[in-house]
Amino acid sequence: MSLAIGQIEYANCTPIFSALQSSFDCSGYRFVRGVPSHLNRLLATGEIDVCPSSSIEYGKHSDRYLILPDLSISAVGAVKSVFLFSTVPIEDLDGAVIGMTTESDTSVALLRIILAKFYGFANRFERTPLEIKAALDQFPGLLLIGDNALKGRLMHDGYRVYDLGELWHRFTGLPFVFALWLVRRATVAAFPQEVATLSADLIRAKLLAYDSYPLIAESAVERGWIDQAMLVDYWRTISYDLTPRHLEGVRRFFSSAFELGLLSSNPEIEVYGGSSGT
Ligand SMILES: C=C(O[C@@H]1C=C(C(=O)O)C=C[C@H]1O)C(=O)O
Repeated sequence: MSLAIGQIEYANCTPIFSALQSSFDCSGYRFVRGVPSHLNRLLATGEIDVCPSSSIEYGKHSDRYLILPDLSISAVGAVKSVFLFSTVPIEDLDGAVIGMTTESDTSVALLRIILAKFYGFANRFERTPLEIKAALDQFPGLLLIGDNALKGRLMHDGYRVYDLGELWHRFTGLPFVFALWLVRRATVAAFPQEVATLSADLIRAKLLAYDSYPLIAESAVERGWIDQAMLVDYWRTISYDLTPRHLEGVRRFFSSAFELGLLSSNPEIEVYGGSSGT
C-alpha cells in the first residue's frame, strides 16, 4: 500500500515538498503532480488520499475530508501570487465580464466575494485558459494564481495588479487561507498509522523548510524564471501555518461563499486529531 499525495506544481509548494522528500522516509508515498483544480477532483473521487487542496474543496465535500493540523497555504495581507490583472482601475469593473484561470477553485470564489460583497458589483465570470496578454485583449480583468500570476507580474508591467490576499485583509482584517491540507476520511480509517506519521512529518518538514529557504531556493526548479532573493521573499510572504486566527478566516470565507450560493452549506470545520481549531 502507498499513500497517494497530491503535489501542486507551483513555487508555493516547493519548500514543504522538498523538505519532506529530502529529510523523511517517503518510500510509502506516491506523488501525483498537477494544478489545484485538477488535484481537487482527484481527491474528491479518491484517486489520491491527501493533498494541499483549494480551501473551498473542504467546504464542498466536508463529509469526505479531515483537515491536517498546523498546515496551510495562506497570507496575512498580500500573498504575491493571486492577482486580478486589469486594464482599468478596479472601481471601473462593475458589470464587466472577468476572465478567470482554470487552475483555481478557491481564488475564483474569493474574487466573486470581493467584487460582489466588498465592492457591491455585479459581474459575469468566464473561465479561460488564455495566456495573460490574449486574455486581457478579451476581458478587462483576469484572475491568475500560482506560477502564472508570479510570471505575469514579472513579465508584463502594463497592467494594474490587485492582490486578492491584500483586498481580503483590507475588508476583513483576517488571514486568507488559500489551501488546506485535506485527507480523505476513508484513508484515515483504512491507514491510521500511515496518516499519523505523514501528518507529523509534514509539520516537521514545514519547520525545517522555514529554517532553510535560501538553501532550498539555490536548487529549486523555479530558478529558471525567478531569482533566489525573490523566491525566498515570496516564501517568507506566505504563511504555511493554521492558527485559530487562520481558521477564523476560513469560517468567514465559507460563510461568505455560502451567502453568495458558491457553497451549498456552511460546513463545520473538523481537524484531524479531533480539534475544531477553536
Ligand atoms: C497562494 C496560492 O494558493 C493556492 C490557491 C489555490 C486556489 O485558488 O484554488 C489552491 C492552492 C494554492 O496553490 C497560489 O496558488 O498562488
